[in-house]
Amino acid sequence: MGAVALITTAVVQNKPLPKNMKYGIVLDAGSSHTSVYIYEWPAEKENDTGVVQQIDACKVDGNGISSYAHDPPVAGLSLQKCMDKAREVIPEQQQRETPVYLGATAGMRLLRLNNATLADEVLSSVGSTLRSYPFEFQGARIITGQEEGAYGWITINYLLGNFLENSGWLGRLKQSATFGALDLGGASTQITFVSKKEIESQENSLHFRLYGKSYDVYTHSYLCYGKDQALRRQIAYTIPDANNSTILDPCFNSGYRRNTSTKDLYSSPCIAQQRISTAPSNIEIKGTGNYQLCKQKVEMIFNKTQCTYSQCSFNGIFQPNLEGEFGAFSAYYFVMDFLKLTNEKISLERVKEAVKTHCSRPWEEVLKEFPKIKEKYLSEYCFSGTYILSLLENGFGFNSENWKDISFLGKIKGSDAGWTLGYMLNLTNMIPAELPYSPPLSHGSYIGLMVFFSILLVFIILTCWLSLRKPKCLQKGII
Ligand SMILES: Nc1nc2c(ncn2[C@@H]2O[C@H](COP(=O)(O)OP(=O)(O)OP(=O)(O)O)[C@@H](O)[C@H]2O)c(=O)[nH]1
Ligand SMILES: [Ca+2]
Repeated sequence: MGAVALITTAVVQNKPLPKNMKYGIVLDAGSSHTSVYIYEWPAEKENDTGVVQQIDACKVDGNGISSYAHDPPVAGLSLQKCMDKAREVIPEQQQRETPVYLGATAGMRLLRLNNATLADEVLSSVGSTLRSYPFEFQGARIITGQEEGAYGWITINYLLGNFLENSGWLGRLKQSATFGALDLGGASTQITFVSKKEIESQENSLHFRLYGKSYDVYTHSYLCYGKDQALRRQIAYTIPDANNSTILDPCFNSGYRRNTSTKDLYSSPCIAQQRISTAPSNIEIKGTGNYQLCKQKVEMIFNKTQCTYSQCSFNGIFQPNLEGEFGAFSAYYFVMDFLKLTNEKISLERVKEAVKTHCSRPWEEVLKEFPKIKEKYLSEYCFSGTYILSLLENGFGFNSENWKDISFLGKIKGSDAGWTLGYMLNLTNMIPAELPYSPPLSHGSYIGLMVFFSILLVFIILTCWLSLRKPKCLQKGII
């Protein structure tokens, strides 16, 4: 009876409590659009790595918040639909303690360069909308390029479980096996990876201590090298003079036509040095679909001539040798996924062939095959594929050898790859510098052992009792 009581007590006492979940919301206010991400994690395990998961993502209708510079109040209103959805997803009793963060990236950095007052007005508009919800508003700000790179790196390594693998005594002895992060946005691009070599420029150097292990990380964010801004620059190189308003562009499929106003094209600070005063007010772009010519045009935006460090990527930016594996996300993934080039067994040469083939397809044929894809996306895959190849090869120094080290990632274990998760983990102090204490046995093993020893105890007591009834047993030394 005693043993049964012991077992019952152990099981009842140690029965896992109903999960007490916590929630967090991060708005990624990118240059091209805003997304609202909702994360969830068990309250009692918040310092364990890998427990935070994305449970919902909502794409805000329309363009990024910087596009509302002409009418800042609308920037805030644009978020309402997704924030209403967040209110449905997060249980009511948890809402008051759910933090909401908004981080704006390169689109707002460019707007701030053009007009800091308008950038502030847009931020206060989105801030006042977020404050009107029953969550715990924690601020709306423009994050730095360095933060964007760092948090993207933290996100993918957290989701891949690399920090956990590197923690513990064995992991600490090993060379750190983290993935570098490659993020291609609309207005900026980030490269971040652990480097054993000295990082010669202070602004590119980060040091982290996570779960008991130190990491020296290289990062750089290239403003104006996101794919939308790179496309504008590529177009601006061939703006004709006022007598002619047509551009023959090899980066669009043949038969494709697009009209653009030069005022809009030139509105970006990224084009500042390419403006010509004699430009017509409207231009018509006509695709000619030629990968080689497109590549030549695209490469004009990488300045490889000056470098004051021992080595540079481009534009005089220090970059140590590439090390380890890389996860490439955002537009790297959207584009490579469309072109069916995300399989890591596909060589760089085959990737180039595939982009070349796609560029040479007539627009009409492409449109017929993919009638459901947004025309903006569909029309730009030739340019985007070519740009991605140039950026990775000519810009960052990937080659046929280390191409296999790049994995194109959309989601990792159900959560989107991007900077938002890392940002939230950092701001909620969920990534401890040292290893959190964890009991030596898991809950299941603990219960198992308790049951085992209880049965053993019952067995010994029974044997003893039986042997006491047979004195010979005692003489044989059973007890
Ligand atoms: N093909 C395709 N392109 C997309 C999709 N979503 C976004 N893009 C484009 O991919 C590029 C990068 O998108 P994002 O990563 O969302 O960029 P962003 O966060 O708005 O921009 P940054 O502020 O520079 O980070 C932009 O040119 C988008 O227009 C998609 O689902 N499919
Ligand atoms: Ca982005």
